[in-house]
Formats: sequence, C-alpha cells, structure tokens
Amino acid sequence: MKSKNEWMQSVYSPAAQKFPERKYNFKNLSDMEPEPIYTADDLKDWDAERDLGYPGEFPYTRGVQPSVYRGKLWTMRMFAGFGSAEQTNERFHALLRAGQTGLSTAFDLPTLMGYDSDHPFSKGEVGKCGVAVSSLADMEILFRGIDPTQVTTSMTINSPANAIWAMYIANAQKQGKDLGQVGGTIQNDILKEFIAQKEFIYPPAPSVKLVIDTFEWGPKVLPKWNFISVSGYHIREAGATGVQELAFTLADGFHYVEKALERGLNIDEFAPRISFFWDIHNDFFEEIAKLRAARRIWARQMRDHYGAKNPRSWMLRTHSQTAGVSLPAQQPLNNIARVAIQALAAVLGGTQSLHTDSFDEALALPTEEAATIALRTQQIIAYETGVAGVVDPLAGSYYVEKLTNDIEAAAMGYIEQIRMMGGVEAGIDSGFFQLEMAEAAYRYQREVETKDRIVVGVNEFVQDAVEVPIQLIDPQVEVLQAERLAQVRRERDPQRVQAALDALRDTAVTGANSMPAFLECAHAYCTLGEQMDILKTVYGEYVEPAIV
Ligand SMILES: CC(C)(COP(=O)(O)OP(=O)(O)OC[C@H]1O[C@@H](n2cnc3c(N)ncnc32)[C@H](O)[C@@H]1OP(=O)(O)O)[C@@H](O)C(=O)NCCC(=O)NCCSC(=O)CCC(=O)O
Repeated sequence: MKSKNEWMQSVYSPAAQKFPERKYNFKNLSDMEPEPIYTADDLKDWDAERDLGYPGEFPYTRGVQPSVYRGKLWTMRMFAGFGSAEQTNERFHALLRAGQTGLSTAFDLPTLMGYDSDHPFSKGEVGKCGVAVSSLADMEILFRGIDPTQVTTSMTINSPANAIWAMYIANAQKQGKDLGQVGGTIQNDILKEFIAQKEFIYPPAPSVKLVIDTFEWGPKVLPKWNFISVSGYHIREAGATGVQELAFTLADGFHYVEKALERGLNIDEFAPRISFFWDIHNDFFEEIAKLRAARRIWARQMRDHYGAKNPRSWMLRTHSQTAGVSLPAQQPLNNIARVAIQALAAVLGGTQSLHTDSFDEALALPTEEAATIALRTQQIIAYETGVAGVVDPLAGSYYVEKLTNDIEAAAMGYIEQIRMMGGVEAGIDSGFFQLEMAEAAYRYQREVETKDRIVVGVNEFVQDAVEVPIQLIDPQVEVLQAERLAQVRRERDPQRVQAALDALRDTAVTGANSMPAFLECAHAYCTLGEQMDILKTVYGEYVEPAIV
C-alpha cells in the first residue's frame, strides 16, 4: 500500500489543484491545524499496548470501567437551583421524575461568596443564579424527600465548600443515615477560582489548606464521597483553549496531590476519590481526544511521577457539561443541536456524569421545559443512537488516536512549564494563567469578528430576534430568606453557636483539620456567613493583584 505522503502527492494535491480546498479555518479550538487525512503513518510511534490498552486498565485511555456504558449509563446530572430551597427542591423532584439519575446543586452568588442571604452585599442576588443556603435549615428543605444514600448529589461550591458539605452531612445524620453509604461530590476546587472564576474569599495558601482538610477527613468518614471535582469547565468558559483547560486543570489536580502528600497523607487513600469536570465545546473530535488524553496523563503521572500503587488512584473519573459559552442568545433554539453534538462527544469521550445545557442558557436560568429538553437529549443519546452499546467505539481511529497524542503532548508541555515556574500558586501570583487565557480568548474573538470562524446565527445566517419564555426569579425569595434566618438565629442555642465558632477559629490558628468543627457549626445552626467571617479574622481576605 502506498504511503500517506505518496497518496497526498499523487492523488490529493492534483485533485486539490483542480478543485481547491475551501477557504476556511480548519483549525480546532486549541488552534491546532488538522491535516486533510490521517493514516497508519501518523501512528508510527504509537504503541497500542502502551498508549491505548483495554478499558478498565492502565492507562485508561479507553475508559475507567471495563464495560463503561454497557455496565451502567453515565449519570444524568442536571445542574439546577434557583430561588428558595422549596423551589429548588420541587425542581429536583421534577428532574428525578423525568428520569434524571443524579442531582447537582447550583447555589446563588451570595452563598458562593460566603454571605448570608440577609447580608447587605447579598441584596438583589438572593436566589438569582442558584438556590440560597445560609444554614442547615435551608439544607433540610432543599433535600426534603431525597434519600442521600440512594441519590448521589453534587454541590457546586468552592470557597465555602467545607461549611456547605458539613450542612449536607449534618442533614444526613439528622435523618439517621449511615455516612458510609452517602455518596456525592463537592466541587471544592479553589485553584480554578483564582485562575478563572474568581469566587474566592481567603488567600491561596489557607484556601488550599481547607481543601486538603477534606482530603484527609473525607475518605475516613464518607468513603463514597468525591471531596473534590477539579474543574476545567470555568477555565474554559473564561476563554481557555481545550489544551489549556486540560493542562491547567490537571496541574491543579497535581498541586492538590502534592499538598496532601506534604501533609503526610497516603496517596492511595485520598486519590481514588479525586474527581474531575470538563467543558465540552463544539469541536467534536478535539473534545473526545481531550477526555481520552486526560485519563492517560492522569494515570501516567499518578503511577509514575507520584508513585500511587492503587489502580483506583490512577483512574480519572469525570463529570462533563456542554459548553455554556458556546450557546449564543441569537436564535436560541439552535442551541438544542449544539448541545446534542457536544453531549455526544462527552459520551464518546467516556464521561461518568453529564449535564446538558438548556437552550436558553444565554438568557436566564432554564425554564423547566428547557431543562427537560436538555435531559431528553441525553436520554435520546443513551437509548436511541446505539453509542452506549460498544465500549470506546472510536479507539483505533487514526485521527482520534493522533489527536489524543497531540493533545497529551501539548498539555504535558504546559504542565512541565508550570512545574518549572514553581507550581500553580506561583502561576497564579504571576498572572500566568490569566494572560494565557486572555490571549486565547482574544484570538477566538478576532476569528469570529473577522468571520474566520463561523458561528451560525451570530456572524452568518443571521435573522431577526426570536422571543422565548424565560425563567424569572421572584424577589420575595430575599424577604423569605431573611425571615427564615431571623427565626434560625432566634431558636438556636447561642452558647453552642459561640463555642462552635470559637472551635472553628481555633483550627485556623493551630492548623488542625477544620472538618469536625464545620460539622459542629452545621449542627449548631451557625450561619454560613458567621463561619466564613470567623475564619476571615485569622486568614484575612484575598485581593487579587492587578496584572500589568
Ligand atoms: C465521579 C463523578 C464524576 C461521577 O460519579 P457518579 O457516582 O455519578 O458515577 P460513577 O462513579 O461512574 O458511578 C457510580 C458507581 O458505579 C460504578 N460503576 C459505574 N460504571 C460502572 C461499570 N461499567 N461497571 C462497574 N461499575 C461501574 C462506579 O465505580 C461507582 O462506584 P464506586 O464509587 O464505588 O466506584 C462524580 O464526581 C460526579 O458525579 N460529579 C458531578 C459533578 C457535577 O455535577 N458538577 C456540576 C458542576 S456545575 C458548575 O460548576 C457550573 C457550571 C456553570 O457555570 O454552568
């Protein structure tokens, strides 16, 4: 058989002279230029045993479970939360009735920033981008009628993660549940907040200390809980390329591992419960290759660089979400198609859990109808397309394997660069991540504005605006929250509250693990703001330096 070069020269080039290639930007979203075709010649250095293996085996390129979706479909986990705990509880039940198989909680901005709903800074934001949770009283309502040993719940919470997790645990304890059977995930990834989303409270070092407290405490008390979801999603949404998302996120993961090792923890006790979270954008093969490369890098680094011995420590398990940033407000129904394609990429990439965005993503929090269509999209992929019936069906595709190699190499280049500069905290201090992402975002935006990249309905195929109904948040939520908080403060035992807060402050002074103190604060009905504030007296608050 002739070589690829021979075919390119003798067949492709003459054909392209007669019928030229389209004048189009074929680059993927990581600015990588694909060749017209891939063949076995592109995989000469590739070793199927070393680089691919079998599903459920090192290096897990083909998936972490031997049977992947033939054994269990991915968890359909729609990110939901708005208004009051009562309203979100209703939405949770509606989604479970519609066939969702896991829960995922969106908190409002005050909660994400560690403020109670009645704090002056919370005004106008209560219940707007998620549900308001200021104490165990809200948590009890939020999960009413949901058994924490039967449904796994994810909570997207970062700086206040320890406190919110403790409230969830306290609620399970009050229901008499065995914590050994309570499964779920807290996002708890503070590094990407400094890099991208900027919802931080304390400076990086004490923030990471609080995260490592969960690494130490979690596996002993809640062995089924994923105490971190190291997140590329927000890095990507802030403008990073797919390769940057992969590299920066894995570097964050390694940073936590190093900090846990510095504390003297056993890697094979904590690493099996580290989980990840990726953003799945429009470039179909890039996203599939990214997920495969992610598993391979993590496995190799955990085994060969960090010396983990337990195969579960080598497995990168992930949630994925379709890319909110890719869903324009123009012609919003088109987003149903984008989400379907992105979700298919997540599934072909072997995700464990998936959120599909609603078509009204750019306009407001989703209506129930929009969220249901997004969930149905997953169900159509799962039950109608046949893609869940064969494990890693794209393995061996010349292009997918080559792209997996190239993405792995590009990401490893960044990871080595970050190690050389002194690690992730050094990169945050110097503004490295922000500058890299700003440059990528600028390049993409220029491509769109010069029509070098077509976005259907935005810079081409444009038509008049279409109205769609949007979800509105009742401003009464703020009043109801303030009333409930006042009642909590009236009815709780003030001495127990003070003692719990003092004990929490002491952990910041002594460096002791904070989780037992957070759990006692939850049971004592300390508010979220009180807990965050008491730690501010020791840790201070982080002010981001200007990057020049
Ligand atoms: C590990 C994951 C990724 C997925 O956990 P899940 O429990 O859903 O799935 P799982 O681990 O695959 O499966 C559950 C159990 O079944 C087992 N299992 C699964 N498949 C199997 C198979 N084929 N054969 C044998 N066993 C199998 C697993 O080993 C596991 O048990 P064992 O555990 O015993 O092994 C977790 O962390 C998670 O659910 N993350 C969700 C994060 C999330 O929703 N984030 C929302 C962010 S939203 C956000 O940030 C905002 C974004 C925005 O701005 O819009």
